Amino acid sequence: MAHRFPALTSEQKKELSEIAQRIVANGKGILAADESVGTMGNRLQRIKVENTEENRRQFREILFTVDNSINQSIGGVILFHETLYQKDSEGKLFRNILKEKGIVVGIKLDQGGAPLAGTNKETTIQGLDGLSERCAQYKKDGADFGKWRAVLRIDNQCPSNLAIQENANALARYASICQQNGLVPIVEPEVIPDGDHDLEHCQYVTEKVLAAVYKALNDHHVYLEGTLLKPNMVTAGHACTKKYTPEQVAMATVTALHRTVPAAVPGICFLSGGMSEEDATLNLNAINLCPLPKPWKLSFSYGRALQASALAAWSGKAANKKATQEAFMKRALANSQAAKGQYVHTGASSAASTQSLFTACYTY
Ligand SMILES: O=P(O)(O)OC[C@@]1(O)O[C@H](CO)[C@@H](O)[C@@H]1O
Repeated sequence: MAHRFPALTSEQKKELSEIAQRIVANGKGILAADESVGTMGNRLQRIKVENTEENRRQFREILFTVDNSINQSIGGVILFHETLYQKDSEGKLFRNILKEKGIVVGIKLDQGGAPLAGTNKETTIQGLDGLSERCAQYKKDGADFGKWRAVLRIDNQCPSNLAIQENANALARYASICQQNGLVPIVEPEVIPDGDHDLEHCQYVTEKVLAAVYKALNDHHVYLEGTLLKPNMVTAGHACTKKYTPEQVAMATVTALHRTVPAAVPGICFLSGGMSEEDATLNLNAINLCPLPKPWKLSFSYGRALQASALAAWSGKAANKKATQEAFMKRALANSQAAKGQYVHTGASSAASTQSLFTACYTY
């Protein structure tokens, strides 16, 4: 029997599923350029550039004004509030520059962690109060999808059942509110890579987390065809001494997804989680070659793994614009090939592309 109180009209569903499919069509993925002011400050500090609004704007202008052919690899860009309202040096809104390239504009909606008392320093994510009004305004201002990142950690007694349930419920509530306002929710339950656990343990935890998330999404009547999932790949902890091949990572990752993510979800766009640019690409390629059923598009929504060599090439100097755009384009293209299982690594890797981008307890 059909549900008596439908959450969405058929027109709303059509719009949501079309947006979601556009973002991940033909090997496209997402540029996660939604670093908050603080997170961007950490990135800029590494290249010895001051964290001012103008410097953040300048770097993002260089990324967004890259050649139009970027639209073959990037289907969506996630922005932070500040960036949604910023303009290029000629006075054109970034969001219009992206839209003219055929790229879907997204917005970060979560507002940071809050402690869950009585747990081993676990958190839930804030931002549900007033979320519907914020979504309605962002939709008017050109956004078509949202992002909410929940953070789960593997440690002694972690993640607790409380943290899993609480974050799953917040993600589902956020997803429902997004859809009511015409935004496709990107659902991001990140199991962060801190710790010395092995691949098998990460797979076990990732399956528990994803199973809870899809139960909550169902409880909240979220229309799965109009969502995208942004999970961690299943990897060993950063401090694990045993090393695994991309094929082992791929098998563990696709197994976990196959057991927990319904086929109605159109796309799964992985976060890069501190992997080097090259590892993030090689793992995504192996995931797409993994010989298990894969009913969803398997693509990327990388922050660090799409921007590290571009940031290093820029180093805060306008004269480095061309080199910055080339570095960004190179990673975007490589990841788009990997999203089709067609990436072949050729030539020498730059130092920036093989450097680990891990930040301990990346919870902000
Ligand atoms: O792990 P990555 O690929 O660098 O970034 C993933 C991400 O969700 O985490 C960041 C912090 O919230 C966001 O800027 C970004 O969207």
